[in-house]
Amino acid sequence: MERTGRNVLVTGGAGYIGSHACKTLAAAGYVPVTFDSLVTGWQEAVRFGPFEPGDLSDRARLDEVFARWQPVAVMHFAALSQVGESMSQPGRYWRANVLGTLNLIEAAVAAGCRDIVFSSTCATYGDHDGLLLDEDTPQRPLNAYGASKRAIEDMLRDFGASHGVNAVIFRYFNVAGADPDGEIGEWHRPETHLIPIILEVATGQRAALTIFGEDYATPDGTCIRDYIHVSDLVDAHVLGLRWLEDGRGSRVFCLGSGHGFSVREVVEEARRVTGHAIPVAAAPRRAGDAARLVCGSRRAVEELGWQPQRTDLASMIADAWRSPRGVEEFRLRLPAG
Ligand SMILES: NC(=O)c1ccc[n+]([C@@H]2O[C@H](COP(=O)([O-])OP(=O)(O)OC[C@H]3O[C@@H](n4cnc5c(N)ncnc54)[C@H](O)[C@@H]3O)[C@@H](O)[C@H]2O)c1
Ligand SMILES: O=c1ccn([C@@H]2O[C@H](COP(=O)(O)OP(=O)(O)O[C@H]3O[C@H](CO)[C@@H](O)[C@H](O)[C@H]3O)[C@@H](O)[C@H]2O)c(=O)[nH]1
Repeated sequence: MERTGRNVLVTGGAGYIGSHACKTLAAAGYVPVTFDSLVTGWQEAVRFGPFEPGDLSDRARLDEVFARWQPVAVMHFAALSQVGESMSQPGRYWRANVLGTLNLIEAAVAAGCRDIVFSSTCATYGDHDGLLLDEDTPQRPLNAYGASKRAIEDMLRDFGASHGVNAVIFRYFNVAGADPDGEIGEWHRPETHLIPIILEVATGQRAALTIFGEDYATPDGTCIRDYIHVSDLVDAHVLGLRWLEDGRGSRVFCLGSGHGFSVREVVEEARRVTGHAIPVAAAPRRAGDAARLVCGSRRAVEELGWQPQRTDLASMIADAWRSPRGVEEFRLRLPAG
């Protein structure tokens, strides 16, 4: 067994949110052991603990990694997570997310590791006529990605009843920004997320932002989302981990800022922050998009003692703007040797 502190198995630790979580876990005294297939992540982003390459579909590999590190808990970020893609390739989403997580839970249980922090999403809710969303809002996903995450939530509840699995389920709203120290950032190839794409337009890597739908029932016709800073989000994860270590049991928490911004408002804010024009072009709706997803819950603040620090959209965009915005730029910024 390799154990230098309290080992936490971080699936998806080479991805955007997972790499930020590894940095915060290491700072909090844990050893974040990244398990990642690199399907959408980057080995360069694994900087804060050991790397165990592997895919969630490979049960034998999972067993090996649990035996080697004997983690006290799992933080489960690994997933396919694009709303639009999930509508054209639902099989990939059900297989990778649902079957992959089933393997992970069974491997964890077999290894005697019963505490799991899980990345769920507000994409499990679907449209609710403009209502603010909280932990009790019915989940009626509009896309295969959200449906796969809802299924995993159900799976965790079933394994809780049968095998004593304790799950802190975080339903994130739209995660944005980057490590304020500028060490790591958000890089996807191809990029599909709104703010990184807007920043690619600002730097001239793309000609214009394509706005998917301007005929939604929102004030300016574009979709509204609630943006949460990735650093605040991962802080909540450490609190969630402690909640489980304290034996407080399974619980669902929404993580959002409580403020909704339309696509057009995000573009306006990015124009202010970057000083660039950011041209836009209209396009039809993207399949699977809800009109409005905004958090109305304070449970994480009240029960976990979560205190988000970077809640304004401008600081999220500014941190993303300053961060390495691509693996090539990140490689250039790495210290020599
Ligand atoms: N970004 C957001 O706004 C947001 C919002 C809500 C929920 N989430 C959830 O947070 C988690 C992390 O999202 P992200 O934005 O960092 O995505 P990401 O694509 O940057 O990271 C996902 C990581 O998981 C790895 N991975 C994927 N499938 C795997 C598999 N089968 N086996 C091993 N590794 C695998 C990828 O290589 C990648 O490193 C996901 O579960 C996502 O659904 C994200
Ligand atoms: O080029 C683009 C990209 C996005 N959008 C719109 O911008 C909004 C935000 O899109 P995106 O950044 O792709 O985020 P979501 O589709 O909302 O999904 C993110 O946020 C979800 C929670 O809401 C998570 O579960 C997902 O994993 C994560 O990808 C949506 O209305 C999109 O239609 C555009 O108009 N043009």
